[in-house]
Amino acid sequence: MRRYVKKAPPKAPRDLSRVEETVRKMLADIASNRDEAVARYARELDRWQGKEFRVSEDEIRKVATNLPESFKEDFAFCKQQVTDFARRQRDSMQEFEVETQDGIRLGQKHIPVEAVGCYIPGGKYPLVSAAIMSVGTARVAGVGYITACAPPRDGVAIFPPTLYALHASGADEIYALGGVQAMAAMAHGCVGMRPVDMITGPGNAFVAEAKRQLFGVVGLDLMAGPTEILIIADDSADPALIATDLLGQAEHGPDSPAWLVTTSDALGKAVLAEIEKQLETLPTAEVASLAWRDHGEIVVVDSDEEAVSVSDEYAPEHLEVMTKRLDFYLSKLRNYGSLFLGEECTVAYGDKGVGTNHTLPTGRAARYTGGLWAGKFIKTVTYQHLTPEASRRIAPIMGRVCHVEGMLAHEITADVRYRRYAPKNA
Ligand SMILES: NC(=O)c1ccc[n+]([C@@H]2O[C@H](COP(=O)([O-])OP(=O)(O)OC[C@H]3O[C@@H](n4cnc5c(N)ncnc54)[C@H](O)[C@@H]3O)[C@@H](O)[C@H]2O)c1
Ligand SMILES: [Zn+2]
Repeated sequence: MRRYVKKAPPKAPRDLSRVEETVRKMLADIASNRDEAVARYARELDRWQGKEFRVSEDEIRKVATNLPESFKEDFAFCKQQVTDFARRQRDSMQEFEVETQDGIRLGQKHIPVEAVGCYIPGGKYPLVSAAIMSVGTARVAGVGYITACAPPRDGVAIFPPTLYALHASGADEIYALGGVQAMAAMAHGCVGMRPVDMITGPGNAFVAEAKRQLFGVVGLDLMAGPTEILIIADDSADPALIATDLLGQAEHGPDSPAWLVTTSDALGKAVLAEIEKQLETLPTAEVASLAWRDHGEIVVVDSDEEAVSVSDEYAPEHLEVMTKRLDFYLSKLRNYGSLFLGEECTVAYGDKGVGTNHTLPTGRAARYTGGLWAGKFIKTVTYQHLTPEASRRIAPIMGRVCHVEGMLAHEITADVRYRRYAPKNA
């Protein structure tokens, strides 16, 4: 039976419908008024004062010259790790052709999406790492053309390290544009962009909702909204380290949940006390304390099995396990975006560049999808090829199924093949 050392207050459904409504109006406005509406929202929401949204080659060169070498080296390390792992994942996708029966050849092929729009969040923190995660991965997947958008920080330009990261990750065009207006511009091809086939990247509640509503106009990677962390811990874990890791993610934004599921009541209480203590000195406590107050939870359970089932119900984006039984959890857990086994690793490693992708499912989307990877940019398609003998052999079966369904024109397409491929000497 689960017990709560701390439970999050119930969320107001009003807030969600307000986001939905705001985004719906903005998308309709942009679909009909295009560039004018995009520019208007950029001015209103991001204090845009620039002329061209598209960042010029000149600006990119200037930024690259001015950034310190140490940053470029750190960036190169992260990019190497993420793209190496992405390449291994891509190579794990197999094309094949199989002869399932005499003369029936069926095959699977992989074709990258042609044009992709990558969103790099930057409202609260300019996420440098998100450039590698989206653009770098799309490049590894073989995407033909990559448009990237990141919000202008000061109303004029993209945060220089993010701009550098976008260029170095392989973006073909970069625009200083944020939020809903960026998602819509990429989908519809506004302000000089080429309309993309798919939009990708994490973002706040407005960005995630814009993606959801644009689905159909374009394809999506996954629902990657406000960050979440869940930690499963037993009495062997260090309460101070757990508190640090929970707050480490709560700093993302006031809507970022942090949950602890533990088999130890004493540990649960110790973590609660630690969080309050650490919030007193945490530099970003202003945001993290709101997130913890409104979305933080500490759940005590009776067994490791119950910890697994509670965690699977929450289906967290990030899941850290700090228990004596790491292998048990690795084999039993089913719903999560990315798993961090043991206290030696932490979500920040995954966020910034240990190698696994940081764009991950939130809002319980981990029940049905994993995170961003090369495969999200690659279409698995199929083909078939039959000999005349095989075609004649299966034509009557296919024809009868058509007939049962009342699809008579379908049936004729099978019948004509049956006659067409009759043996010549018959
Ligand atoms: N799930 C993941 O994989 C993942 C990874 C990294 C970051 N994140 C999340 O990304 C988010 C980044 O959020 P952010 O806000 O810092 O940056 P953001 O770039 O996602 O959003 C900033 C934009 O929001 C728009 N906006 C702000 N207020 C608005 C309003 N009232 N109406 C309409 N539009 C509005 C503005 O246009 C602005 O450009 C965080 O919530 C973080 O948790 C998720
Ligand atoms: Zn994070």
